[in-house]
Amino acid sequence: MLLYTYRSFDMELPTVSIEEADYVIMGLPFDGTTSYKPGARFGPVLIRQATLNLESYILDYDVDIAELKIADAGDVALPVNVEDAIKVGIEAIKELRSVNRKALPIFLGGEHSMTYPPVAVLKPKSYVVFDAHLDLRDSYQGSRFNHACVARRIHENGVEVAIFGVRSGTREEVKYATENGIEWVHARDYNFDAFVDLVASLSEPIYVSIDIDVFDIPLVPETGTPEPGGLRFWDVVNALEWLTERKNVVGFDIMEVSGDKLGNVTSITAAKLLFHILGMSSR
Ligand SMILES: N=C(N)NCCCCNCCCN
Ligand SMILES: [Mn+2]
Ligand SMILES: [Mn+2]
Repeated sequence: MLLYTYRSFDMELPTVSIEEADYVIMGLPFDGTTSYKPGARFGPVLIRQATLNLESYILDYDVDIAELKIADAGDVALPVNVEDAIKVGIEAIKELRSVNRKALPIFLGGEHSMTYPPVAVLKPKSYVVFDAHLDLRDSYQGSRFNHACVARRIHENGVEVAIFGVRSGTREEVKYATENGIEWVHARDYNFDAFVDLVASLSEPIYVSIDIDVFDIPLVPETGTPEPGGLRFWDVVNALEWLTERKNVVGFDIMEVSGDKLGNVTSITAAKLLFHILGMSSR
């Protein structure tokens, strides 16, 4: 057991120890800067519990993820202040990597501000994010580390940023993207070819973040800042399959899953996505 984490819910999958794992799941339960609907602090537990609904055999890949070496590091005990939470998150992920540097980490949010710690530790060259929002605000509701600012903080650290599924942002965010060469694709213009055209030239390694609100609202009614007109489930899975087949991906996260009811729709969507990420990454 790691110093910084606690057990919140044990998945049915036969998990192995962190030391022997090829894949490690870690929860980042935080919603301290959520601006509309709170509840993402329950995301990690909701996602784990929703996995009970799913077959571990992934038809698409002929892979049974119950046969994979998956560890669950538990959830990081995060303080309520976002900058303190980022610091603790960084320490917890550093500790995780000190125990096992080879395993592919998959982080479960928690609001999108908690994508900053994994990226700070893993130091990818590029950040590929699926999101209804640009997340390029310089600050929001009094914090430069608000969930609406995470992509900008990551870009300021010299990471290339590519955003897919966008349909919400401000004029200032669009101006920042244009002036800084940040490529983004509006949800209404999204298609597989547009995705490949954009990511094919990105530097590696790549960190992939899925803000669950990238999907259309019927798939994700329980999320902090829902937006209509989102992507379909297979749009994102097809893109992730392309990435995992051709690029060096150092980590994933699934963020902004929210709610207070076990088995809610959003958590089932997130759990299915988690199983697909594990299955495609094992091929
Ligand atoms: N990245 C995000 N999730 N951004 C959410 C911003 C919420 C915009 N509220 C607008 C309020 C205007 N009165
Ligand atoms: Mn986001
Ligand atoms: Mn979003």
